Amino acid sequence: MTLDVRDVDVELGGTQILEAVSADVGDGRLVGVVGPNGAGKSTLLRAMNGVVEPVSGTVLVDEEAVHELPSKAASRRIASVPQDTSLGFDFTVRETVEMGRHAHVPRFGTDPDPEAVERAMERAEVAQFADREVTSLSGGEKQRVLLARALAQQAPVLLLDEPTASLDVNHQVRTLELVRGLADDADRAVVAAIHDLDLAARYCDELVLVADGRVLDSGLPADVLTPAQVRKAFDARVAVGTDPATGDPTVTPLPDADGDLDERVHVLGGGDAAAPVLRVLADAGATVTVGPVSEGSLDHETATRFGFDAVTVPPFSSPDDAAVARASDLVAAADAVVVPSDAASWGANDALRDIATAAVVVGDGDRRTGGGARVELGGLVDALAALDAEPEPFAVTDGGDATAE
Ligand SMILES: Nc1ncnc2c1ncn2[C@@H]1O[C@H](COP(=O)(O)OP(=O)(O)OP(=O)(O)O)[C@@H](O)[C@H]1O
Repeated sequence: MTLDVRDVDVELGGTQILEAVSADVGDGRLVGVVGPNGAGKSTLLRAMNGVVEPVSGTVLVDEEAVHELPSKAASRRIASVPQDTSLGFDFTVRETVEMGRHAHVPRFGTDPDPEAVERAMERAEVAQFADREVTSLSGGEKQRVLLARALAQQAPVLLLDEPTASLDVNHQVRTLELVRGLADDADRAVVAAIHDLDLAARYCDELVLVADGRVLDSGLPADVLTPAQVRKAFDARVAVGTDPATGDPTVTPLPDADGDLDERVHVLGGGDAAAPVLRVLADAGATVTVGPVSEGSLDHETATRFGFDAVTVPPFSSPDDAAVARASDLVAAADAVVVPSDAASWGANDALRDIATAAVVVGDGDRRTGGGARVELGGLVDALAALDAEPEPFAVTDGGDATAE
């Protein structure tokens, strides 16, 4: 079964909460909704399950409009696990999970699948609490009871609002493994609002990044979770790396940049020499480009983590004409060029050698001299700030010569 959100606007209390939101969730897909507090994630889930009616646009479950379905028909198609785990009444866990069977049990009949409740409690690991009153459970235990209730509903579309919010790290992973398995095994369409970006990236097929009631981006986690987009959505500085064990993106929050270096700086890299320079420039708040660097090198990984534009070349190869031309473009757009004295690309060809000669050099490798300042890493930011008054534009001629004009 598929879930199709088409151009949905939602207003609550006279305020527009969602604007032109669209999302597709296919069979067997787990889609994560991520975004800052108040972005509209819960509201989107409530529009998906029909609790909130859009003022325009529509939500379709296998081509049927959710808002036009009678409530039992909607419950047979969509199960929800709400964010709020407060369960006010003194029902037992089993009674609470049985509520999930409501849509399947005829008014005066018996449950066609009498084992469904027990199975759901087992899967959500709450069977041991079956006869306890729900109000006596911890927040995380209650959250798993609500998951069991949704599982008992056996709906092909499952919506989860922060399913791991109250869970310890073990149950976070177990719950998301379970949710992942539900999407894989039973060809469900699953949507989960998830605050933890690392977990969202690890378990979801796709992410929908929501900010201020709009979809900022959607697609593969690695495409959506770039430092620039996370910054735009959350107003937070982050580094985005790659988990060496899983290959998934990892998002590390960084403190705000200490400085306000209002410079665009190109760093000539290679041989892992640029990484410390990039870290210093990131902290200083500079706009940075880098390259040529080898794909997958520490220089490249560091640039990616900070969201810096990088010119790359395959490992163990010299920069080709295209890489040199692209690096030259970035140099031409920069206010200053920095080159670590050990950078491998220095001297790789005439154009890069000439660029490096006109650059600020970091470190004291004695083989090389730069036309700008020669500084230690700790003095780099001051040296660049000193250039700020009258930055020297760099020009690279067709012949590959770079000159400071
Ligand atoms: N009934 C309502 N009337 C007016 N505004 C509302 C109503 N319900 C929610 N909002 C507002 O809509 C915005 C989106 O709320 P929503 O709960 O969807 O955000 P969220 O992304 O799920 O946030 P969080 O991460 O904090 O759970 C918030 O600014 C919220 O205050």
